[in-house]
Amino acid sequence: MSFADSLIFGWGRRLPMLQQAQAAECGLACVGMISCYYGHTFDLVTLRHRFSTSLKGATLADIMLIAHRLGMVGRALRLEMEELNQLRTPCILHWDLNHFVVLKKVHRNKITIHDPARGIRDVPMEEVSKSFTGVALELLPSASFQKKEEKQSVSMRKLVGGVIGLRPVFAQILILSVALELFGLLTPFFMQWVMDLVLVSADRDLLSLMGAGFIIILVLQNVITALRSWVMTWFSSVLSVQWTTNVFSWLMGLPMTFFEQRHVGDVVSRFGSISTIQNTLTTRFISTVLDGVMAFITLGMLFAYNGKLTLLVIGLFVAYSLVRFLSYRPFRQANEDQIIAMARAQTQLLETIRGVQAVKLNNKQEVRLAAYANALVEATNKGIAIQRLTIGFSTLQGLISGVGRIVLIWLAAMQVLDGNFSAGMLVAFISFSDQFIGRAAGLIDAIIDFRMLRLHGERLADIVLTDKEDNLEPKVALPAKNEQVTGPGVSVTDLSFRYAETEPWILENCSFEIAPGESVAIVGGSGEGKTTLAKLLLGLLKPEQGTIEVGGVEIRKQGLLAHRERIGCVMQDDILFAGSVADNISFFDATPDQTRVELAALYAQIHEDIIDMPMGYQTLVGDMGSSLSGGQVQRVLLARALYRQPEILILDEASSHLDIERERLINQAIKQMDVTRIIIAHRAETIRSADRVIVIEKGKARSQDADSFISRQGPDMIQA
Ligand SMILES: Nc1ncnc2c1ncn2[C@@H]1O[C@H](COP(=O)(O)OP(=O)(O)OP(=O)(O)O)[C@@H](O)[C@H]1O
Repeated sequence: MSFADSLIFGWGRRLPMLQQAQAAECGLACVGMISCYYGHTFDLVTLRHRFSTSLKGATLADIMLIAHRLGMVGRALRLEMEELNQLRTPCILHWDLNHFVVLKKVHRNKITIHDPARGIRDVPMEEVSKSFTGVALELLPSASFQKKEEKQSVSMRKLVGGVIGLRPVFAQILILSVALELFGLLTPFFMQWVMDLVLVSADRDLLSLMGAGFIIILVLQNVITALRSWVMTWFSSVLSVQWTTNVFSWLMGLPMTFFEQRHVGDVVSRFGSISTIQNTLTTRFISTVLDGVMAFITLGMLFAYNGKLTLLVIGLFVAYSLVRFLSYRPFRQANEDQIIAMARAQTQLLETIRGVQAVKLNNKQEVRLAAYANALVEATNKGIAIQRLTIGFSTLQGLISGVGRIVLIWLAAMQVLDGNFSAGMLVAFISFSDQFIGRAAGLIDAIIDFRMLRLHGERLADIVLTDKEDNLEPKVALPAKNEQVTGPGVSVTDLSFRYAETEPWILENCSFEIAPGESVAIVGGSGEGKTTLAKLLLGLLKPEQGTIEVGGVEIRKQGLLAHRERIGCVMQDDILFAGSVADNISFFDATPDQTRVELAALYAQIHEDIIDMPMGYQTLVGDMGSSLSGGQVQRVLLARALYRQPEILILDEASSHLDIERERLINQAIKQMDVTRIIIAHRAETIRSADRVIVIEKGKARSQDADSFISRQGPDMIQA
C-alpha cells in the first residue's frame, strides 16, 4: 500500500471504536483503531494475541513498534494546542500522562476523540488543554501494510458452551405458541361476523352460538398463555444456570494473566452480559420466529381483503423500519457507553469496599465518593441519553403509525361507502392491519435487539475467546505420589521470562538446581523477580525460554494439574475464603480429614490459637471480615498448604507477620517433613533455616551458603 492510498476523500473509511478490556491496553486499542481505519481490521482479542502488553501498559515507543509490525510508519510530534488542527487524523494523542486516545477530528471549540476507556467523546478545548500532554503520534500505512480482516467470530455455541436437555422444552414452547397464534388469528372474525351476519339478519341464536364459541376460544387462549409462561420460566431458569456455570467454569480455566490484567468490576460486568443475552434469547427468540411467520399470514389476509389498502399498510411498515434502523447506531453507541460506565462504577465500588481501611486511614472517603459518584453519574447520563433517544424515536414512530392508521381507516371507510367493503370487513381489515404492523414491527425490533446483543456477545467474548491455561494434562506417565520418600529435586535451566515483549527481562538465562528434600531460601532485592520465579515454578506463568524440571520431568509435560497437586504454597497475596477455619485449612474439601486438618494446624503453630477460640475449628472467617490477626491468617494459610501433604513447599514471604520464636518453631516443624522447601524471604531467621541460599540478581541465580550470605548483609539483616 502506498502513501497515496492513505489519502482520504471523505467517503468509505470509518474509524471504529475499540474499547479496551484490560487496564493497560489503551495503546494497543489506539493502534488497532487506526489500523482498522486503513483497512487491516482487527478485534482486540486477536490484537492481544499478537502483541502482548504488560500490566504497566505501552509507551509511545512500544506503540510505534506495534504499528511498525502492522506495516504502519509513525511520526511522533510535540506540539501546542493550537497546532492540533494540523495533525493528520486519525492520530494518537498522549492523554492525562497515563493514557492514549485517538483523535478523530478537530472542531473550532472541541475535538472528537475515540477514547478506548470511555468511548467516543467530544472534548471541549478547555478540557483538552488540561488532558493533552502535547505529544501526538501520526500513523500512516507503509508499502508493507496489508488490507485484510483478522477477527475471531463469536459463535453462539462458543458463547453458550454445551447446554443440554433444552430441545424438547423448546419444541413445547413452539407448539404452544403456534396454537396461541392460530386462536389470535380467529379473533378479528368475531366482530366481522357479528356485524355482517348477526346484525344484518338479527339472528339471536347465531349470536349466542358465536358468543359461546369465542368465549371457549378466549379461555383456551388464556390457559395456553399461562402454560407457555410457565414452560418459558422453566426454560430460561435452566438455560441461565447451565450457561452461567459453563462460563464460570471457562473463567476458572483462564490463565492468571487474564485476571491480573483486568479490573474486577469489568470482569463482573462482562460476566453479567450472560443474563442480558439469555433474557433476550429466551423471551424473544420464539416470538420473533412466530412474528415473522404471522406477519406473512396476516399480510396474505390483508391482500385477500384489499390489495391497494394493503400496499398502504406495507408503506407504513417500511417507514417504521427505516426509523428503527436509523436509530440503531446511536442506540448501540449509547448502550456500549453505558455498560462501560457502569463497569467503571462497579470497579470503584468493589475496590473501595476492599480497601476501606486504607481509605479511612488516609481520610479519603470524600475522594473515593467523588470518584464513585462521577462514574455513577456518567453511567446515569448515558442511561438518560438512551432514554432521550428512546423517547424521540418512539414519538416519531407513534406519529407515523397514528397518522397512517387514520389515513387507513379513512380510505377503508371510503371503500365501504363505495360498496366495495362491508362494515364488518372494515373492522376486520383494520384489526388485521394492526396485527400485521404489530407483528412486523416486533420482528424488526427483535432483529435490532439481536444485533444489539452482539455488543454483549463481544464483551462476553473477552472471556470465552481467551484461551484456557494449556498443558494442564500430563503428556508422560508420572511416578505414583507415594513412591517418593523425599520431596523431588527441582532443576531450572536457562530460564528467561519477561511480562511482555516490550518489557525488560525479569529472568534471563537463569539456572539452578535444588536437590531432593533440600531447603533453599530465595533471596534478592525487592523487584528482582523472586515472586515471578515462584509463579514460574508453580506453572502460573509460562517461561519464554528454558525449562523447569521437577523430579526429572518438565513441569508442562507432567501436566500442570498434577504438578500443582504436588506443591503446597503460600503466596504473598493469598487470602482466606468465607467459611470455617477447618474449611479453609482443608480448602473446602468435600470429605475433610479432621486429623489431617489438626496435624497441619499443629505444624503451622496455629492449633493452640484455634482451640482457644470459642468455636474452635468451626470459627468463621472470611476474606475481609476476618477475626484473625495477620500472623494467624499466615499460619492458617500455611496449614492449608501443609494439609495437602505436598512434596514441595513454596513459601513467598509466608512468615513476614510472625515473631521470631514462632517462626523458629514453624521452621523446625517443617524441617521434620520430607519435603523440598523453597522459601522466599528477607528475614535472617527464615534464611538461616534453609540449607542454602539462591540469590536472584539481575535476572540470574547464584548459589551461596546461608550463613555467609547473612553475615555479608551486615548487622541490620541479622537483627531483623
Ligand atoms: N504482572 C506484572 N506485569 C508486569 N510487570 C510485573 C508484573 N508483576 C511483577 N512485575 C515486575 O516484575 C519485577 C519483579 O517482580 P517480583 O514481584 O517478582 O519481585 P520480587 O523480587 O518478588 O519483589 P519483592 O521482594 O518486593 O516481593 C518487578 O519489576 C515488577 O514490577
